[in-house]
Amino acid sequence: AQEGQARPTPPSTDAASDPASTRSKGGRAAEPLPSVRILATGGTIAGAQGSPQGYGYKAGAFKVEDLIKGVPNLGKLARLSGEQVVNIGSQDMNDAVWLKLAKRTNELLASPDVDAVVVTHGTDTLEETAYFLDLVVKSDKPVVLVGSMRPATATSADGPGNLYNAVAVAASPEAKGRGVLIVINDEIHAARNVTKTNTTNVETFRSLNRGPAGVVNTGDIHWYEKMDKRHTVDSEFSIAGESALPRVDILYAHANMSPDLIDSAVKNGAKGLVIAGVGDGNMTQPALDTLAKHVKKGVVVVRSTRLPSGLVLRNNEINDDQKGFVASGELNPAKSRVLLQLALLETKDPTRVQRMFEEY
Ligand SMILES: NC(=O)C[C@H](N)C(=O)O
Repeated sequence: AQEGQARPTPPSTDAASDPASTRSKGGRAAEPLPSVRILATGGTIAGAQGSPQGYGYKAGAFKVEDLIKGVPNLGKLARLSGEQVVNIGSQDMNDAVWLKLAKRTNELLASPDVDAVVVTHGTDTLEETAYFLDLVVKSDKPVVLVGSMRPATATSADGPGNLYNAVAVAASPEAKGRGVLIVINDEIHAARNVTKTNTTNVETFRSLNRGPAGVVNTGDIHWYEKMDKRHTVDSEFSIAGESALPRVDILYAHANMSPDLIDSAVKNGAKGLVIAGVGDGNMTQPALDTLAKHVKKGVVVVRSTRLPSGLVLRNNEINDDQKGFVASGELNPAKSRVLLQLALLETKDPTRVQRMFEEY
């Protein structure tokens, strides 16, 4: 391996025999660097521009080895190895890839040879994949997701700096037990809290209700408050024996919303519905009546909001107890959908699902 370059290293490699893979602290004997496995899934962080001037690009053009080699000094933070799980734009993310990624993450973290996992991912659905892993990973070892807004070939590509910071966070002992994290644009966010807020700007990921979990500047980390919600080792959800997830659709409320799409979703197999409601999770009377009809037949309905921040409060504008609806609290529609998919593996009882939306 060249100085300053990471190289794919099997986790079992004897780190002590390799000076580049140890660090010494305050004159004490050098201790081996943590072993971090990078799971690559594609996205703009692995994307190439069609032309140097072009704004458009092809996502998922580079492989995990290219990403690791593209970041100077990455190998000084951790003993790195990589594997390609898929190579897709995250707009194409789906349940099958989630299950594959979660099972692989659990398998790796169960091994004493792996100290942390970094997942490279497109930004469009980064928050959903992160929250899914937050609920089903059975380890308190760090899991960090990272993406970029500009392709690898762009002027001022943001991917290499983001990956450097992501590996630094994953290698940090203090990242343990904080749940799944997203590192991007010099900030660390809890998977549950973060959302993409801008279509193209590098400053797009925000934890609007609670603020970030910390900041990281060229690997220098400052942590903020820990999150008080259930995740990872404290989560009741497991995908160990699952080969598919229940279908949950999101419907966007608006003036003059008709109930037709609700009926259509249920007819096409949705077991749960999330409404991106207006304001505090509201919608037209015909939509409310149609949802209440489906609740009586066992469909679970979660009221979230199309607004970027704020909580959807139970029994505030709408009597959820009477209609059998679940209020999403802080969870936006995309995250409500993830939690509802996992909840439906266990129950169709809205009271139990409401309890989950309060605890996670
Ligand atoms: N910036 C990005 O990564 C966007 C891309 N469409 C993706 O999610 O894969």
